[in-house]
Amino acid sequence: MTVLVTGGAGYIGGHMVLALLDAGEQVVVLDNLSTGFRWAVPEAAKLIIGDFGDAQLVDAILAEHGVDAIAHFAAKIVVPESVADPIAYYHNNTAKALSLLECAVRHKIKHFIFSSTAAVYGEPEISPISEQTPLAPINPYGRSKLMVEWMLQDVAKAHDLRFAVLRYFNVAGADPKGRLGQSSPKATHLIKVAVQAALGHRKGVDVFGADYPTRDGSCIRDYIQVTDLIDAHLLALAHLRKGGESLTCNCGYGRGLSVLEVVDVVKQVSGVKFDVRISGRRPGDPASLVAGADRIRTMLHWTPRHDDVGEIVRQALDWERRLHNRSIEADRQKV
Ligand SMILES: NC(=O)c1ccc[n+]([C@@H]2O[C@H](COP(=O)([O-])OP(=O)(O)OC[C@H]3O[C@@H](n4cnc5c(N)ncnc54)[C@H](O)[C@@H]3O)[C@@H](O)[C@H]2O)c1
Ligand SMILES: O=c1ccn([C@@H]2O[C@H](COP(=O)(O)OP(=O)(O)O[C@H]3O[C@H](CO)[C@@H](O)[C@H](O)[C@H]3O)[C@@H](O)[C@H]2O)c(=O)[nH]1
Repeated sequence: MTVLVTGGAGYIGGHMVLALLDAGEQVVVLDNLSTGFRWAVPEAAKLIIGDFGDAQLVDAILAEHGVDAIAHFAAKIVVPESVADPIAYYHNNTAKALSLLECAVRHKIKHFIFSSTAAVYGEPEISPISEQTPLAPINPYGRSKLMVEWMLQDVAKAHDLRFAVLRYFNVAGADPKGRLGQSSPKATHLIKVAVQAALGHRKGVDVFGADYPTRDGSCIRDYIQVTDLIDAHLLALAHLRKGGESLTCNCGYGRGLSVLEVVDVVKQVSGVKFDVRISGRRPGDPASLVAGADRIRTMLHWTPRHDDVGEIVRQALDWERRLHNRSIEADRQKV
């Protein structure tokens, strides 16, 4: 049995590929390398460079590789970009997902794991956020993902396909073995940005708003370590393969950290006192997003192993140093 991983050359999908290979699974990666990297995919996985919206290509992959499960990570993921160019987001994240689902049904794929997001909840007033919290995304990115959740629910009712929708909160950290981490040079995620500041790769950190109704005025998020998140995917896959029902679960630890708290941890762990500037709010940022994480623990018996922000930051720092050395090495080879 083979798992097709779309977006397997990216940050989170790449960790899924590592975990599947570690577990002895056959893996095919489909990625157009728009934000992913060829080097991120180990040779033991088959990398096909192409678009998951290319039905002919997907049909050929499903026919050829004996795929029993699709883990669909590929997407555009930058919220402000989705506001500026909604059509690109609905096209890539929603329309192409419909095409992927059509291929899945045509080839009788039984198991589908989908990377959803806390952005489907919008700006909920309740904390922690359970899966029953009303779905009210406030930007095209969140809506483009929610529509895929709805399509999956309908398709699963009509066809022999079961799904796991995993709604990620803020994903951070890196592979504890140092094989992979967040590599996109344009990443805007807080921990990545703060770690780059600590290493002197950027000038300090702007805190987007210190006037929120939170304990220190900065926004609160639930940061989940990437390997713990991937453990949840492996458990979801095993659950579906055993004949388990379709499920939708939040993926977070159920504890929130403020932006200022995260920045302090990065300073402590790195030993560097980089500049921190309080700037204006970033449009579309909810004050607080903390996962109600009971369902995933009960239904999948998920037990996180890396729920420690100091460890998450150490991993991110370690990976950022490796990335930097890698780019110096690449430049040296060009000379
Ligand atoms: N990073 C987070 O904190 C976070 C939070 C919630 C949800 N998610 C979801 O997790 C998934 C993975 O995110 P990530 O952080 O690894 O992002 P990423 O940009 O590192 O990975 C996305 C991958 O998909 C590929 N891709 C994009 N469009 C494609 C297409 N049309 N055809 C083929 N490949 C395509 C990219 O090249 C890239 O390798 C996304 O679906 C994202 O919405 C991420
Ligand atoms: O330079 C920075 C970067 C971020 N932040 C703040 O840090 C928090 C976290 O921001 P970021 O790391 O950019 O993540 P989010 O905007 O919370 O979004 C992430 O987490 C969401 C789920 O919670 C997912 O839906 C998104 O895909 C994913 O990018 C927010 O309050 C930001 O305003 C700063 O203050 N300065």
